[in-house]
Amino acid sequence: MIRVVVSGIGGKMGRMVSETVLKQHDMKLVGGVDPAIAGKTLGELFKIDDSTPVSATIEDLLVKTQFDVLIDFTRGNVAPHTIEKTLEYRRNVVVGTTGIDGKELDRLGKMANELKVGFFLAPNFSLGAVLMMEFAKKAARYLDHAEIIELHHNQKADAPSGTALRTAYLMSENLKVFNKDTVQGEEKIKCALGGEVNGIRIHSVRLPGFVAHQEVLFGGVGEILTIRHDSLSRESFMPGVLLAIRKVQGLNGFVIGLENLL
Ligand SMILES: NC(=O)C1=CN([C@@H]2O[C@H](COP(=O)(O)OP(=O)(O)OC[C@H]3O[C@@H](n4cnc5c(N)ncnc54)[C@H](OP(=O)(O)O)[C@@H]3O)[C@@H](O)[C@H]2O)C=CC1
Ligand SMILES: O=C(O)C1=N[C@H](C(=O)O)C[C@H](O)C1
Repeated sequence: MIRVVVSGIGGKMGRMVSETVLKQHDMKLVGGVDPAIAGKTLGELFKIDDSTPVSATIEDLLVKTQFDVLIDFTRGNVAPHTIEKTLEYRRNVVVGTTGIDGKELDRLGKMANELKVGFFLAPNFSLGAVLMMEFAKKAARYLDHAEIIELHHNQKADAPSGTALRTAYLMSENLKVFNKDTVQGEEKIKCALGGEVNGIRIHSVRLPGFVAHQEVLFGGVGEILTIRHDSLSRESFMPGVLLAIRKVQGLNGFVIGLENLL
């Protein structure tokens, strides 16, 4: 039985991940962290018979709870502390949180490698999104003009999305600089042309109604290639999260990207 705890257990992803874990025969939800709902019980949150209270801090959870895997869906400025403390306790970590500072992530990855503790992070747990990124990476070998448009719900904390940044990073593995000969017109409104990663312009849309969507557009001579993915519900992330929970204990270090677990 894999004993699972969830950081951000009261959030949109934390709740759905917890409900999904509760339905698995080989997993047991044994605790969670979320300051705003600390003290509420798992029973109250998920309508089950369980009086375990939600912790206010990761430190409180670590001293009170025996577990095998911590799942983090919080905020980019919160997750690093949780990951560090959990690794110090030699417990496996699965992270979906985006917006984590790159240098922080490198440092935590090295820590996991040195301690030989499983630390898995996926900017996107949906299978379709992973394929979209793989296809975009492949297209980048042949087409050197590209832009990314990502569209999300308006509660999202970070922009651009972790998926957009990961896509740009993977594309850049096949081509160092995009849009070299683009003549950029004057931006009459600041940021109208988007932000840039290795020349790839990224545009973020935030509107109620969206869940998580992305288009990678490649421009060629007289042609456009559009690679699009739509997460229509957060259920799309659940199979990937379950796969990571089942595999993280065998990792002995840091791994990024769901494609590396498939
Ligand atoms: N990798 C993937 O496939 C996916 C990644 N994500 C990412 O997951 C993250 C969470 O997304 P989402 O669930 O929509 O966001 P939510 O805002 O709904 O959830 C985040 C939760 O974390 C809580 N929180 C704040 N501080 C702490 C803390 N110190 N310890 C524990 N919990 C804390 C928040 O509480 P409060 O609201 O009171 O601050 C909130 O309940 C984001 O970074 C998002 O980009 C989302 C979907 C898929
Ligand atoms: O905040 C979200 O909702 C999502 N965040 C991740 C990201 O930043 O890429 C994954 C997915 O896009 C949903």
